[in-house]
Amino acid sequence: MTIIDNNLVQTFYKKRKPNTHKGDFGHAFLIVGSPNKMGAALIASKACLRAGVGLLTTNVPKEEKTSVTNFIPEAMLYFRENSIDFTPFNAVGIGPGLEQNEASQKIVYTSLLKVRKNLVLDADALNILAQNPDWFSQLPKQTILTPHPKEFDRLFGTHTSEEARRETAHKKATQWNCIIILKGHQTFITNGIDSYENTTGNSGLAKGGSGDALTGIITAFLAQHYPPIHAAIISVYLHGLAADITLSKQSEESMLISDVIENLGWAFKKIAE
Ligand SMILES: NC(=O)C1=CN([C@@H]2O[C@H](COP(=O)(O)OP(=O)(O)OC[C@H]3O[C@@H](n4cnc5c(N)ncnc54)[C@H](O)[C@@H]3O)[C@@H](O)[C@H]2O)[C@@H](O)CC1
Ligand SMILES: Nc1ncnc2c1ncn2[C@@H]1O[C@H](COP(=O)(O)OP(=O)(O)O)[C@@H](O)[C@H]1O
Ligand SMILES: [Mg+2]
Repeated sequence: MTIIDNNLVQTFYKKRKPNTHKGDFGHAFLIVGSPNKMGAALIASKACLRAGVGLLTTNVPKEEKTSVTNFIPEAMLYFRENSIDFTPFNAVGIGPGLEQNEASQKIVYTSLLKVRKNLVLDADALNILAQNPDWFSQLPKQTILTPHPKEFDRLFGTHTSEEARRETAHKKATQWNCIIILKGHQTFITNGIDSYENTTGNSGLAKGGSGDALTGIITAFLAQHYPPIHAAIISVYLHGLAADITLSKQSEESMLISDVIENLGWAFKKIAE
């Protein structure tokens, strides 16, 4: 098992060159939010933009458009409908704040078939996959799954220890050629060949919305052409590092994921040192 620290991340982090344009940093697409969970859509979108993506399009229910335009003017909108044209997008993240209704099930299945690379599944996208285990064989290669332990057990059966989950994660990542990020205090990442354990983050992240931000960050790094395993590692590391930096002004109790997202810039500066 490899420990994720600054040294590891510096081996592949690509600092921005001066003569670049937004096209160099990819176009991310986030399928997120539902009427009662637009916060998740906003958090994921903000984090995606703060993680360096060139362009972001956010897919939300049409009636919820004002929340995105009012809070995140940098994001473009694509209203939720049955058929989605994925061709403009370099990476797709699905799940935060979605629902598990029939329309969401269709969107998840269509995405598995149409998005051939750089896909992240989180939250209700994982819960939908858990209800349709035959879809595992349709996952695009190196799809990133980001379950917390409860979502993990819905996907792969009940486990009684974190160690047992890690073992299953390793096996399932090999079987389905995917990357599993098992979230928690020391997040574990595996692609079925190599495994990693994160060293950043604190219990201030134990509050709703933290995982939604991580999904936005991973989608941003995939869009920026990082190989999926590197996108997984740097995202988990930066997300935790930004939370650790947030402790200089907030406590574990008072910390909001919005504060953490605002500190992503300081976390980037630390890995660029
Ligand atoms: N502002 C918003 O709109 C928010 C929307 N959210 C969305 O709400 C939906 C439901 O997500 P939830 O994850 O809350 O629901 P779940 O019912 O899937 O999971 C919540 C439960 O999982 C368990 N759990 C989580 N992390 C654990 C850990 N490290 N160790 C042990 N047990 C752990 C806990 O029992 C926790 O109560 C998702 O779509 C999510 O994106 C949430 O992120 C909260 C904020
Ligand atoms: N005690 C902790 N220490 C470090 N990281 C934590 C801790 N608690 C939660 N996290 C991180 O916060 C995130 C929580 O994700 P998740 O449960 O999906 O949140 P949500 O669905 O509410 O957005 C994960 O990245 C997890 O690793
Ligand atoms: Mg979550």
